[in-house]
Amino acid sequence: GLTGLLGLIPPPASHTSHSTACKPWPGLSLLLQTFQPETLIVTLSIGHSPTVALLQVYDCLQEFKEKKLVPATTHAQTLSYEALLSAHDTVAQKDFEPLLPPLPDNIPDSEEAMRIVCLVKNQQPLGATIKRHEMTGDILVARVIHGGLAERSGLLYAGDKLVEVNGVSVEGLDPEQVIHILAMSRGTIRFKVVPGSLMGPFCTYCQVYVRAMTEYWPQEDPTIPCMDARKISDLGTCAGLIPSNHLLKRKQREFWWSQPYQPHTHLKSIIYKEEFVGCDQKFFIAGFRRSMRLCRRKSHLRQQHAGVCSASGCLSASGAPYEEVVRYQRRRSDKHRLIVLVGPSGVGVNELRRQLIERNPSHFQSAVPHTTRSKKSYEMDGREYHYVSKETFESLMYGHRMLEYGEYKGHLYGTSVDAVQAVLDEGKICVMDLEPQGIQIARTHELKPYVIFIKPSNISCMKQSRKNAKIITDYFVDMKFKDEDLQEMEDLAQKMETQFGQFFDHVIVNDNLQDACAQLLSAVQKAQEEPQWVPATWVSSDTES
Ligand SMILES: Nc1ncnc2c1ncn2[C@@H]1O[C@H](COP(=O)(O)OP(=O)(O)OP(=O)(O)O)[C@@H](O)[C@H]1O
Repeated sequence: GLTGLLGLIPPPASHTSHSTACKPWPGLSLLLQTFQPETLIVTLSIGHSPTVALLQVYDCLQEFKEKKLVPATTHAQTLSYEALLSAHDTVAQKDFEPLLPPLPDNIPDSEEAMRIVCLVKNQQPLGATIKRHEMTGDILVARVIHGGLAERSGLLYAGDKLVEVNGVSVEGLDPEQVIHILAMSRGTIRFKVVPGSLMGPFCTYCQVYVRAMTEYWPQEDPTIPCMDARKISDLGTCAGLIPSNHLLKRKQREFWWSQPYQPHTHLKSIIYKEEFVGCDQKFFIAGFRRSMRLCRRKSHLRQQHAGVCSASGCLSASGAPYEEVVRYQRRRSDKHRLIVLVGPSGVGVNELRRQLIERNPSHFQSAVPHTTRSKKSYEMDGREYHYVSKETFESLMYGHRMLEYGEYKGHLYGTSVDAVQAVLDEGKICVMDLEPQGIQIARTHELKPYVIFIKPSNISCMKQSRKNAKIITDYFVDMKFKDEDLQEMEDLAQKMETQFGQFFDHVIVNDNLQDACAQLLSAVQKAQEEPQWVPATWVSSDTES
Protein backbone atom coordinates (compact mmCIF):
# COMPACT_ATOMS: atom_id res chain seq x y z
CA GLY A 1 0.00 0.00 0.00
CA LEU A 2 0.85 3.62 0.31
CA THR A 3 2.92 3.26 3.50
CA GLY A 4 5.00 0.57 1.85
CA LEU A 5 5.62 2.68 -1.24
CA LEU A 6 6.66 5.75 0.75
CA GLY A 7 8.92 3.61 2.91
CA LEU A 8 10.86 2.69 -0.24
CA ILE A 9 11.40 6.32 -1.25
CA PRO A 10 14.20 8.18 0.57
CA PRO A 11 13.08 11.72 1.54
CA PRO A 12 14.46 14.45 -0.78
CA ALA A 13 17.57 16.37 0.46
CA SER A 14 15.78 19.75 0.62
CA HIS A 15 12.30 18.77 1.57
CA THR A 16 10.98 22.25 2.22
CA SER A 17 12.22 24.23 -0.85
CA HIS A 18 10.88 22.36 -3.85
CA SER A 19 11.66 25.29 -6.13
CA THR A 20 15.45 24.79 -5.71
CA ALA A 21 15.31 20.98 -5.83
CA CYS A 22 16.68 20.42 -9.26
CA LYS A 23 19.50 18.02 -8.34
CA PRO A 24 19.04 14.25 -8.92
CA TRP A 25 16.87 12.53 -6.27
CA PRO A 26 16.75 8.70 -6.09
CA GLY A 27 13.05 8.70 -5.27
CA LEU A 28 12.36 10.26 -8.65
CA SER A 29 12.60 7.10 -10.72
CA LEU A 30 10.44 5.13 -8.24
CA LEU A 31 7.71 7.76 -8.40
CA LEU A 32 7.98 7.84 -12.17
CA GLN A 33 7.53 4.07 -12.29
CA THR A 34 4.56 4.17 -9.94
CA PHE A 35 2.43 6.88 -11.49
CA GLN A 36 0.71 6.71 -14.78
CA PRO A 37 1.99 9.20 -17.40
CA GLU A 38 -1.47 10.86 -17.43
CA THR A 39 -1.08 11.91 -13.76
CA LEU A 40 2.17 13.63 -14.60
CA ILE A 41 0.71 15.25 -17.68
CA VAL A 42 -1.97 16.86 -15.45
CA THR A 43 0.73 18.07 -13.02
CA LEU A 44 3.02 19.35 -15.76
CA SER A 45 0.14 21.09 -17.48
CA ILE A 46 -0.12 23.43 -14.52
CA GLY A 47 3.36 24.66 -15.26
CA HIS A 48 5.93 22.78 -13.16
CA SER A 49 9.12 20.99 -14.10
CA PRO A 50 8.78 17.16 -13.87
CA THR A 51 10.96 16.96 -10.75
CA VAL A 52 9.03 19.65 -8.91
CA ALA A 53 5.77 18.04 -9.98
CA LEU A 54 6.93 14.69 -8.59
CA LEU A 55 8.08 16.29 -5.35
CA GLN A 56 4.63 17.81 -5.00
CA VAL A 57 3.09 14.39 -5.58
CA TYR A 58 5.40 12.99 -2.90
CA ASP A 59 4.34 15.69 -0.44
CA CYS A 60 0.68 15.04 -1.16
CA LEU A 61 1.17 11.37 -0.53
CA GLN A 62 2.95 12.03 2.78
CA GLU A 63 0.09 14.24 3.85
CA PHE A 64 -2.49 11.67 2.77
CA LYS A 65 -0.67 8.96 4.72
CA GLU A 66 -1.32 10.78 8.00
CA LYS A 67 -5.05 11.03 7.35
CA LYS A 68 -7.46 8.52 8.83
CA LEU A 69 -10.00 6.83 6.60
CA VAL A 70 -13.46 8.25 7.27
CA PRO A 71 -16.80 6.73 6.34
CA ALA A 72 -17.82 7.83 2.87
CA THR A 73 -21.54 8.21 3.62
CA THR A 74 -21.40 11.97 4.29
CA HIS A 75 -19.46 12.52 1.05
CA ALA A 76 -21.78 10.19 -0.83
CA GLN A 77 -24.77 12.31 0.17
CA THR A 78 -23.53 14.98 -2.15
CA LEU A 79 -23.30 12.48 -5.06
CA SER A 80 -26.17 11.81 -7.37
CA TYR A 81 -28.04 8.49 -7.17
CA GLU A 82 -27.06 7.77 -10.76
CA ALA A 83 -23.38 8.01 -9.84
CA LEU A 84 -23.88 5.71 -6.83
CA LEU A 85 -25.83 3.13 -8.81
CA SER A 86 -23.31 3.22 -11.61
CA ALA A 87 -20.49 2.64 -9.08
CA HIS A 88 -22.49 -0.24 -7.55
CA ASP A 89 -23.09 -1.86 -10.94
CA THR A 90 -19.45 -1.58 -11.92
CA VAL A 91 -18.43 -3.42 -8.75
CA ALA A 92 -21.25 -5.94 -8.97
CA GLN A 93 -20.42 -6.94 -12.52
CA LYS A 94 -16.86 -7.77 -11.68
CA ASP A 95 -15.94 -11.46 -11.14
CA PHE A 96 -14.04 -11.56 -7.90
CA GLU A 97 -14.32 -15.35 -7.36
CA PRO A 98 -12.55 -17.88 -9.53
CA LEU A 99 -14.80 -19.27 -12.22
CA LEU A 100 -15.80 -22.83 -11.33
CA PRO A 101 -16.60 -25.41 -13.98
CA PRO A 102 -20.32 -26.23 -14.22
CA LEU A 103 -21.57 -29.46 -12.61
CA PRO A 104 -22.26 -32.24 -15.10
CA ASP A 105 -25.97 -32.77 -15.86
CA ASN A 106 -25.94 -36.53 -15.70
CA ILE A 107 -24.71 -37.25 -12.19
CA PRO A 108 -25.63 -40.89 -11.48
CA ASP A 109 -27.77 -41.81 -8.44
CA SER A 110 -24.84 -43.61 -6.91
CA GLU A 111 -23.10 -40.27 -6.52
CA GLU A 112 -25.74 -38.89 -4.21
CA ALA A 113 -23.35 -39.00 -1.26
CA MET A 114 -20.48 -37.37 -3.16
CA ARG A 115 -19.31 -33.86 -2.53
CA ILE A 116 -17.61 -31.60 -5.03
CA VAL A 117 -15.04 -29.42 -3.30
CA CYS A 118 -13.17 -26.63 -5.06
CA LEU A 119 -10.18 -25.06 -3.35
CA VAL A 120 -8.05 -22.25 -4.75
CA LYS A 121 -4.41 -23.00 -4.18
CA ASN A 122 -2.17 -19.92 -4.29
CA GLN A 123 1.43 -21.00 -3.81
CA GLN A 124 0.49 -22.48 -0.46
CA PRO A 125 0.10 -26.13 0.49
CA LEU A 126 -3.37 -27.60 0.93
CA GLY A 127 -2.80 -28.36 4.59
CA ALA A 128 -3.99 -31.97 4.44
CA THR A 129 -2.34 -35.36 4.27
CA ILE A 130 -3.66 -38.43 2.49
CA LYS A 131 -3.24 -42.15 3.00
CA ARG A 132 -4.30 -45.36 1.36
CA HIS A 133 -6.83 -47.50 3.22
CA GLU A 134 -5.11 -50.78 4.01
CA MET A 135 -7.97 -53.02 2.97
CA THR A 136 -10.10 -51.12 0.50
CA GLY A 137 -7.24 -49.35 -1.28
CA ASP A 138 -9.22 -46.10 -1.14
CA ILE A 139 -7.32 -42.82 -0.96
CA LEU A 140 -8.48 -41.09 2.22
CA VAL A 141 -7.82 -37.70 3.76
CA ALA A 142 -5.65 -38.70 6.71
CA ARG A 143 -5.20 -35.38 8.53
CA VAL A 144 -6.41 -31.85 8.05
CA ILE A 145 -3.81 -29.47 9.42
CA HIS A 146 -5.06 -26.82 11.79
CA GLY A 147 -5.15 -23.40 10.15
CA GLY A 148 -4.33 -24.79 6.70
CA LEU A 149 -6.23 -24.12 3.49
CA ALA A 150 -8.28 -27.32 3.74
CA GLU A 151 -9.32 -26.60 7.30
CA ARG A 152 -10.17 -22.97 6.59
CA SER A 153 -12.36 -24.07 3.69
CA GLY A 154 -14.39 -26.25 6.06
CA LEU A 155 -14.99 -28.64 3.16
CA LEU A 156 -12.46 -31.44 3.62
CA TYR A 157 -12.32 -33.70 6.66
CA ALA A 158 -10.17 -36.54 7.89
CA GLY A 159 -11.75 -39.79 6.72
CA ASP A 160 -13.16 -38.35 3.48
CA LYS A 161 -12.52 -40.59 0.51
CA LEU A 162 -10.99 -38.95 -2.57
CA VAL A 163 -12.65 -40.10 -5.76
CA GLU A 164 -11.30 -37.61 -8.30
CA VAL A 165 -8.83 -34.74 -8.40
CA ASN A 166 -9.37 -32.29 -11.26
CA GLY A 167 -11.44 -34.87 -13.10
CA VAL A 168 -8.76 -37.57 -12.77
CA SER A 169 -9.94 -40.71 -10.98
CA VAL A 170 -7.65 -41.66 -8.11
CA GLU A 171 -8.86 -45.25 -8.02
CA GLY A 172 -5.90 -47.60 -7.99
CA LEU A 173 -3.38 -44.75 -7.62
CA ASP A 174 -0.74 -44.62 -4.90
CA PRO A 175 -0.87 -41.65 -2.49
CA GLU A 176 2.43 -40.45 -4.03
CA GLN A 177 0.77 -40.28 -7.47
CA VAL A 178 -2.15 -38.29 -6.06
CA ILE A 179 0.27 -35.92 -4.32
CA HIS A 180 2.05 -35.45 -7.64
CA ILE A 181 -1.25 -34.46 -9.30
CA LEU A 182 -1.90 -32.00 -6.49
CA ALA A 183 1.61 -30.56 -6.63
CA MET A 184 1.28 -29.98 -10.37
CA SER A 185 -2.11 -28.27 -10.00
CA ARG A 186 -2.36 -24.49 -9.99
CA GLY A 187 -5.32 -22.26 -9.16
CA THR A 188 -8.60 -24.07 -8.55
CA ILE A 189 -8.38 -27.71 -7.56
CA ARG A 190 -11.59 -29.66 -7.87
CA PHE A 191 -12.03 -32.68 -5.60
CA LYS A 192 -14.77 -35.25 -5.77
CA VAL A 193 -15.04 -36.80 -2.28
CA VAL A 194 -17.23 -39.28 -0.47
CA PRO A 195 -17.68 -38.05 3.09
CA GLY A 196 -15.99 -40.41 5.52
CA SER A 197 -17.28 -41.68 8.83
CA LEU A 198 -15.16 -39.11 10.70
CA MET A 199 -17.11 -36.09 9.59
CA GLY A 200 -16.51 -32.47 10.35
CA PRO A 201 -18.03 -30.40 13.11
CA PHE A 202 -21.20 -29.71 11.12
CA CYS A 203 -22.05 -33.38 10.71
CA THR A 204 -22.87 -35.12 13.94
CA TYR A 205 -23.66 -38.50 12.42
CA CYS A 206 -21.54 -41.27 11.02
CA GLN A 207 -22.72 -43.47 8.20
CA VAL A 208 -22.95 -47.22 8.48
CA TYR A 209 -23.74 -49.58 5.61
CA VAL A 210 -25.77 -52.67 6.27
CA ARG A 211 -26.97 -55.64 4.29
CA ALA A 212 -30.49 -56.92 4.92
CA MET A 213 -30.20 -60.53 6.09
CA THR A 214 -33.90 -61.26 6.14
CA GLU A 215 -37.08 -60.14 4.43
CA TYR A 216 -38.77 -57.37 6.37
CA TRP A 217 -42.09 -55.60 5.90
CA PRO A 218 -41.96 -52.26 7.70
CA GLN A 219 -45.63 -51.61 6.95
CA GLU A 220 -46.43 -54.49 9.28
CA ASP A 221 -44.05 -53.39 12.01
CA PRO A 222 -45.84 -51.19 14.58
CA THR A 223 -42.54 -50.29 16.29
CA ILE A 224 -40.72 -48.95 13.25
CA PRO A 225 -39.32 -45.49 13.97
CA CYS A 226 -38.93 -44.53 10.31
CA MET A 227 -40.90 -45.68 7.28
CA ASP A 228 -37.87 -45.01 5.10
CA ALA A 229 -36.49 -48.29 6.40
CA ARG A 230 -38.78 -49.86 3.81
CA LYS A 231 -36.17 -48.95 1.25
CA ILE A 232 -33.67 -51.40 2.63
CA SER A 233 -36.06 -54.29 3.15
CA ASP A 234 -35.00 -56.17 0.02
CA LEU A 235 -33.14 -59.29 1.00
CA GLY A 236 -29.42 -59.02 0.59
CA THR A 237 -29.25 -55.41 -0.46
CA CYS A 238 -26.92 -52.93 1.20
CA ALA A 239 -28.01 -49.61 2.57
CA GLY A 240 -26.48 -46.75 4.49
CA LEU A 241 -27.83 -46.11 7.96
CA ILE A 242 -27.45 -42.68 9.51
CA PRO A 243 -28.50 -42.58 13.11
CA SER A 244 -29.21 -38.86 13.10
CA ASN A 245 -32.27 -36.66 12.83
CA HIS A 246 -32.89 -38.26 9.45
CA LEU A 247 -32.46 -41.66 11.13
CA LEU A 248 -32.20 -43.62 7.94
CA LYS A 249 -30.86 -42.70 4.56
CA ARG A 250 -31.00 -45.04 1.66
CA LYS A 251 -27.84 -45.92 -0.21
CA GLN A 252 -29.08 -48.79 -2.25
CA ARG A 253 -26.44 -50.76 -4.13
CA GLU A 254 -27.55 -52.89 -7.02
CA PHE A 255 -24.68 -55.24 -6.65
CA TRP A 256 -26.38 -58.61 -6.58
CA TRP A 257 -27.08 -59.31 -10.19
CA SER A 258 -25.50 -56.44 -12.01
CA GLN A 259 -23.00 -58.30 -14.16
CA PRO A 260 -23.37 -57.34 -17.80
CA TYR A 261 -23.97 -60.01 -20.39
CA GLN A 262 -20.74 -60.80 -22.21
CA PRO A 263 -21.07 -63.40 -24.93
CA HIS A 264 -18.07 -65.64 -25.26
CA THR A 265 -17.64 -68.01 -28.13
CA HIS A 266 -14.26 -69.57 -27.57
CA LEU A 267 -15.17 -72.09 -24.89
CA LYS A 268 -14.31 -75.72 -25.47
CA SER A 269 -16.92 -78.48 -25.53
CA ILE A 270 -17.78 -80.47 -22.45
CA ILE A 271 -15.18 -82.91 -21.14
CA TYR A 272 -16.05 -85.48 -18.51
CA LYS A 273 -12.62 -86.60 -17.43
CA GLU A 274 -10.59 -85.62 -14.41
CA GLU A 275 -7.40 -85.67 -16.43
CA PHE A 276 -6.89 -83.00 -19.06
CA VAL A 277 -4.14 -82.33 -21.51
CA GLY A 278 -2.94 -78.75 -21.33
CA CYS A 279 -0.49 -77.01 -23.71
CA ASP A 280 2.36 -79.33 -22.94
CA GLN A 281 1.41 -81.28 -19.86
CA LYS A 282 -1.33 -83.36 -18.31
CA PHE A 283 -3.18 -81.85 -15.40
CA PHE A 284 -5.63 -83.27 -12.91
CA ILE A 285 -8.71 -81.61 -11.46
CA ALA A 286 -9.65 -82.75 -7.98
CA GLY A 287 -13.03 -82.55 -6.29
CA PHE A 288 -15.24 -83.99 -9.03
CA ARG A 289 -15.44 -87.60 -7.89
CA ARG A 290 -18.86 -89.18 -7.96
CA SER A 291 -18.83 -90.35 -4.33
CA MET A 292 -17.92 -86.88 -3.15
CA ARG A 293 -20.74 -85.33 -5.17
CA LEU A 294 -23.31 -87.87 -4.06
CA CYS A 295 -22.21 -87.49 -0.46
CA ARG A 296 -22.62 -83.74 -0.74
CA ARG A 297 -26.07 -84.13 -2.23
CA LYS A 298 -27.09 -86.62 0.49
CA SER A 299 -25.94 -84.27 3.23
CA HIS A 300 -27.96 -81.49 1.66
CA LEU A 301 -31.12 -83.59 1.49
CA ARG A 302 -30.65 -84.72 5.07
CA GLN A 303 -30.24 -81.16 6.27
CA GLN A 304 -33.30 -80.09 4.32
CA HIS A 305 -35.48 -82.76 5.85
CA ALA A 306 -34.16 -81.92 9.29
CA GLY A 307 -34.96 -78.26 8.68
CA VAL A 308 -31.38 -77.29 9.32
CA CYS A 309 -31.84 -73.76 8.11
CA SER A 310 -33.34 -72.40 11.27
CA ALA A 311 -34.36 -68.78 11.30
CA SER A 312 -31.13 -67.70 12.98
CA GLY A 313 -29.00 -69.88 10.68
CA CYS A 314 -30.11 -67.79 7.75
CA LEU A 315 -29.32 -64.48 9.37
CA SER A 316 -25.89 -62.95 9.87
CA ALA A 317 -23.23 -64.72 11.89
CA SER A 318 -24.39 -62.82 14.97
CA GLY A 319 -28.05 -63.65 14.27
CA ALA A 320 -28.91 -60.01 13.55
CA PRO A 321 -31.38 -59.12 10.79
CA TYR A 322 -28.79 -56.73 9.34
CA GLU A 323 -25.08 -57.14 8.83
CA GLU A 324 -22.68 -54.22 8.75
CA VAL A 325 -20.79 -54.15 5.47
CA VAL A 326 -17.87 -52.19 4.02
CA ARG A 327 -16.39 -51.85 0.55
CA TYR A 328 -13.43 -54.19 0.17
CA GLN A 329 -10.92 -53.95 -2.66
CA ARG A 330 -8.44 -56.81 -2.83
CA ARG A 331 -4.85 -55.62 -3.22
CA ARG A 332 -2.61 -57.38 -5.68
CA SER A 333 -0.47 -58.74 -2.87
CA ASP A 334 -3.50 -60.20 -1.03
CA LYS A 335 -4.58 -63.79 -1.43
CA HIS A 336 -7.46 -64.35 -3.82
CA ARG A 337 -10.97 -64.58 -2.53
CA LEU A 338 -12.49 -68.06 -2.42
CA ILE A 339 -15.08 -68.53 -5.16
CA VAL A 340 -18.06 -70.56 -3.98
CA LEU A 341 -20.58 -71.93 -6.46
CA VAL A 342 -23.99 -72.84 -5.10
CA GLY A 343 -26.98 -74.28 -6.93
CA PRO A 344 -29.60 -77.00 -6.97
CA SER A 345 -28.39 -80.45 -7.90
CA GLY A 346 -28.08 -80.92 -11.66
CA VAL A 347 -28.13 -77.20 -12.53
CA GLY A 348 -24.57 -77.32 -13.83
CA VAL A 349 -22.42 -76.18 -10.88
CA ASN A 350 -19.78 -78.84 -11.54
CA GLU A 351 -19.92 -78.38 -15.28
CA LEU A 352 -19.25 -74.64 -14.93
CA ARG A 353 -16.57 -75.14 -12.30
CA ARG A 354 -14.85 -77.70 -14.47
CA GLN A 355 -14.95 -75.47 -17.54
CA LEU A 356 -13.54 -72.53 -15.60
CA ILE A 357 -10.61 -74.55 -14.25
CA GLU A 358 -10.01 -76.13 -17.62
CA ARG A 359 -9.68 -72.71 -19.24
CA ASN A 360 -6.71 -71.83 -17.09
CA PRO A 361 -5.59 -74.57 -14.70
CA SER A 362 -2.58 -72.59 -13.55
CA HIS A 363 -4.91 -69.85 -12.31
CA PHE A 364 -8.04 -71.69 -11.13
CA GLN A 365 -8.05 -74.78 -8.97
CA SER A 366 -10.28 -76.97 -6.79
CA ALA A 367 -9.50 -77.89 -3.21
CA VAL A 368 -8.54 -81.54 -2.73
CA PRO A 369 -11.19 -83.17 -0.50
CA HIS A 370 -10.55 -85.51 2.44
CA THR A 371 -11.93 -89.02 2.74
CA THR A 372 -11.75 -91.87 5.21
CA ARG A 373 -12.07 -94.51 2.49
CA SER A 374 -8.92 -96.35 1.51
CA LYS A 375 -6.87 -95.33 -1.46
CA LYS A 376 -7.31 -97.27 -4.71
CA SER A 377 -4.30 -98.58 -6.60
CA TYR A 378 -4.48 -95.94 -9.36
CA GLU A 379 -5.02 -93.00 -6.98
CA MET A 380 -2.45 -90.70 -5.39
CA ASP A 381 -2.67 -89.22 -1.91
CA GLY A 382 -3.30 -85.46 -2.22
CA ARG A 383 -4.49 -85.72 -5.82
CA GLU A 384 -7.97 -87.27 -5.85
CA TYR A 385 -8.31 -87.05 -2.05
CA HIS A 386 -6.38 -86.65 1.14
CA TYR A 387 -6.77 -90.12 2.65
CA VAL A 388 -7.08 -89.81 6.43
CA SER A 389 -8.22 -91.91 9.35
CA LYS A 390 -11.66 -91.48 10.85
CA GLU A 391 -10.07 -89.94 13.97
CA THR A 392 -8.20 -87.33 11.92
CA PHE A 393 -11.33 -86.55 9.93
CA GLU A 394 -13.38 -86.15 13.09
CA SER A 395 -10.80 -83.93 14.74
CA LEU A 396 -11.01 -81.64 11.68
CA MET A 397 -14.79 -81.72 11.91
CA TYR A 398 -14.94 -80.92 15.62
CA GLY A 399 -12.19 -78.32 15.26
CA HIS A 400 -14.43 -76.48 12.73
CA ARG A 401 -11.82 -76.99 10.02
CA MET A 402 -14.28 -78.68 7.62
CA LEU A 403 -16.25 -76.43 5.30
CA GLU A 404 -18.52 -79.34 4.41
CA TYR A 405 -18.64 -83.01 5.19
CA GLY A 406 -20.92 -85.97 4.88
CA GLU A 407 -21.08 -89.69 4.73
CA TYR A 408 -21.50 -91.92 1.70
CA LYS A 409 -21.52 -95.72 1.77
CA GLY A 410 -19.99 -95.79 5.24
CA HIS A 411 -17.11 -93.39 4.49
CA LEU A 412 -16.67 -89.75 5.37
CA TYR A 413 -15.97 -87.13 2.72
CA GLY A 414 -15.39 -83.41 3.10
CA THR A 415 -13.44 -80.31 2.15
CA SER A 416 -11.25 -78.65 4.75
CA VAL A 417 -10.38 -74.99 5.24
CA ASP A 418 -6.71 -75.99 5.03
CA ALA A 419 -7.22 -77.59 1.60
CA VAL A 420 -8.72 -74.31 0.36
CA GLN A 421 -5.94 -72.32 2.01
CA ALA A 422 -3.35 -74.50 0.27
CA VAL A 423 -4.74 -73.42 -3.12
CA LEU A 424 -4.92 -69.76 -2.10
CA ASP A 425 -1.37 -69.92 -0.69
CA GLU A 426 -0.16 -70.93 -4.16
CA GLY A 427 -1.55 -67.63 -5.46
CA LYS A 428 -4.38 -69.39 -7.31
CA ILE A 429 -8.12 -68.83 -7.24
CA CYS A 430 -9.85 -71.65 -5.41
CA VAL A 431 -13.23 -72.52 -6.95
CA MET A 432 -15.45 -74.78 -4.90
CA ASP A 433 -18.89 -76.27 -5.02
CA LEU A 434 -20.70 -75.91 -1.70
CA GLU A 435 -24.11 -76.75 -0.35
CA PRO A 436 -25.74 -73.49 0.82
CA GLN A 437 -25.68 -74.61 4.46
CA GLY A 438 -21.89 -74.46 4.27
CA ILE A 439 -21.75 -70.79 3.24
CA GLN A 440 -21.95 -69.54 6.83
CA ILE A 441 -18.96 -71.68 7.81
CA ALA A 442 -16.94 -70.42 4.85
CA ARG A 443 -17.73 -66.77 5.61
CA THR A 444 -14.52 -65.93 7.44
CA HIS A 445 -12.08 -63.08 6.94
CA GLU A 446 -9.37 -65.56 5.96
CA LEU A 447 -11.32 -66.95 2.98
CA LYS A 448 -13.51 -63.92 2.13
CA PRO A 449 -15.76 -66.08 -0.06
CA TYR A 450 -17.53 -64.61 -3.07
CA VAL A 451 -20.71 -66.64 -3.48
CA ILE A 452 -22.20 -67.21 -6.93
CA PHE A 453 -25.62 -68.77 -7.20
CA ILE A 454 -26.15 -70.88 -10.31
CA LYS A 455 -29.82 -70.67 -11.14
CA PRO A 456 -31.79 -72.84 -13.57
CA SER A 457 -33.62 -71.15 -16.40
CA ASN A 458 -37.33 -71.90 -16.87
CA ILE A 459 -38.40 -75.47 -17.47
CA SER A 460 -39.29 -75.10 -21.14
CA CYS A 461 -35.83 -73.67 -21.88
CA MET A 462 -34.15 -76.42 -19.89
CA LYS A 463 -36.09 -79.14 -21.73
CA GLN A 464 -34.34 -77.88 -24.82
CA SER A 465 -30.87 -77.15 -23.42
CA ARG A 466 -30.66 -80.32 -21.25
CA LYS A 467 -31.76 -82.74 -24.01
CA ASN A 468 -28.40 -84.50 -23.96
CA ALA A 469 -27.41 -83.67 -20.38
CA LYS A 470 -26.81 -86.44 -17.86
CA ILE A 471 -27.22 -86.47 -14.10
CA ILE A 472 -25.37 -88.72 -11.73
CA THR A 473 -27.46 -90.75 -9.35
CA ASP A 474 -26.92 -93.38 -6.73
CA TYR A 475 -27.83 -96.17 -9.12
CA PHE A 476 -26.93 -95.03 -12.64
CA VAL A 477 -23.77 -93.24 -13.62
CA ASP A 478 -25.42 -91.24 -16.39
CA MET A 479 -29.14 -90.70 -16.54
CA LYS A 480 -31.12 -88.29 -18.70
CA PHE A 481 -33.11 -85.52 -17.05
CA LYS A 482 -36.82 -86.25 -16.66
CA ASP A 483 -39.45 -83.52 -16.40
CA GLU A 484 -39.78 -84.10 -12.67
CA ASP A 485 -35.99 -83.64 -12.26
CA LEU A 486 -36.24 -80.24 -13.91
CA GLN A 487 -39.25 -79.30 -11.78
CA GLU A 488 -37.43 -80.40 -8.64
CA MET A 489 -34.43 -78.31 -9.69
CA GLU A 490 -36.60 -75.23 -10.13
CA ASP A 491 -38.34 -75.73 -6.77
CA LEU A 492 -35.06 -76.22 -4.98
CA ALA A 493 -33.56 -73.14 -6.61
CA GLN A 494 -36.48 -71.07 -5.35
CA LYS A 495 -36.06 -72.40 -1.82
CA MET A 496 -32.34 -71.71 -1.90
CA GLU A 497 -32.87 -68.15 -3.01
CA THR A 498 -35.44 -67.55 -0.29
CA GLN A 499 -33.35 -69.07 2.48
CA PHE A 500 -29.85 -68.06 1.45
CA GLY A 501 -30.27 -65.24 -1.06
CA GLN A 502 -28.71 -62.75 1.38
CA PHE A 503 -25.37 -64.53 1.00
CA PHE A 504 -25.29 -64.51 -2.79
CA ASP A 505 -22.89 -61.98 -4.24
CA HIS A 506 -23.86 -62.81 -7.79
CA VAL A 507 -26.43 -64.88 -9.68
CA ILE A 508 -25.92 -66.59 -13.03
CA VAL A 509 -28.81 -68.17 -14.90
CA ASN A 510 -27.40 -71.29 -16.54
CA ASP A 511 -29.34 -71.45 -19.77
CA ASN A 512 -26.82 -71.42 -22.57
CA LEU A 513 -23.70 -73.10 -21.23
CA GLN A 514 -21.20 -70.95 -23.10
CA ASP A 515 -22.87 -67.72 -21.98
CA ALA A 516 -23.06 -68.92 -18.38
CA CYS A 517 -19.38 -69.84 -18.50
CA ALA A 518 -18.41 -66.42 -19.85
CA GLN A 519 -20.51 -64.75 -17.15
CA LEU A 520 -18.82 -66.88 -14.52
CA LEU A 521 -15.37 -65.88 -15.73
CA SER A 522 -16.31 -62.21 -15.71
CA ALA A 523 -17.87 -62.45 -12.20
CA VAL A 524 -14.79 -64.20 -10.82
CA GLN A 525 -12.51 -61.51 -12.26
CA LYS A 526 -14.66 -58.74 -10.80
CA ALA A 527 -14.71 -60.45 -7.42
CA GLN A 528 -10.92 -60.36 -7.33
CA GLU A 529 -10.28 -56.99 -8.96
CA GLU A 530 -13.17 -54.67 -8.13
CA PRO A 531 -14.44 -53.30 -4.83
CA GLN A 532 -17.19 -55.42 -3.28
CA TRP A 533 -19.36 -55.18 -0.19
CA VAL A 534 -18.15 -57.57 2.51
CA PRO A 535 -19.01 -57.95 6.21
CA ALA A 536 -17.21 -55.24 8.20
CA THR A 537 -15.77 -57.90 10.52
CA TRP A 538 -13.70 -59.38 7.67
CA VAL A 539 -11.89 -56.10 7.24
CA SER A 540 -11.47 -55.13 10.89
CA SER A 541 -10.16 -58.60 11.79
CA ASP A 542 -7.47 -58.09 9.17
CA THR A 543 -6.47 -54.71 10.56
CA GLU A 544 -6.11 -56.11 14.04
CA SER A 545 -4.00 -59.07 13.01
N1 LIG B 1 -26.31 -74.89 -19.71
C1 LIG B 1 -26.29 -76.20 -19.92
N2 LIG B 1 -26.72 -76.67 -21.09
C2 LIG B 1 -26.72 -78.01 -21.34
N3 LIG B 1 -26.29 -78.93 -20.46
C3 LIG B 1 -25.85 -78.50 -19.28
C4 LIG B 1 -25.81 -77.12 -18.95
N4 LIG B 1 -25.32 -77.00 -17.71
C5 LIG B 1 -25.04 -78.25 -17.27
N5 LIG B 1 -25.35 -79.14 -18.20
C6 LIG B 1 -25.23 -80.61 -18.10
O1 LIG B 1 -26.12 -81.00 -17.06
C7 LIG B 1 -25.61 -82.13 -16.41
C8 LIG B 1 -25.55 -81.88 -14.92
O2 LIG B 1 -24.61 -80.84 -14.67
P1 LIG B 1 -23.60 -80.91 -13.45
O3 LIG B 1 -23.00 -82.28 -13.37
O4 LIG B 1 -22.69 -79.79 -13.53
O5 LIG B 1 -24.62 -80.77 -12.27
P2 LIG B 1 -24.38 -80.22 -10.81
O6 LIG B 1 -25.06 -78.93 -10.69
O7 LIG B 1 -22.97 -80.24 -10.47
O8 LIG B 1 -25.19 -81.27 -9.97
P3 LIG B 1 -24.76 -82.39 -8.92
O9 LIG B 1 -25.28 -81.91 -7.64
O10 LIG B 1 -25.48 -83.57 -9.41
O11 LIG B 1 -23.29 -82.56 -8.93
C9 LIG B 1 -24.26 -82.42 -17.03
O12 LIG B 1 -24.45 -83.40 -18.04
C10 LIG B 1 -23.88 -81.11 -17.66
O13 LIG B 1 -23.02 -81.25 -18.74
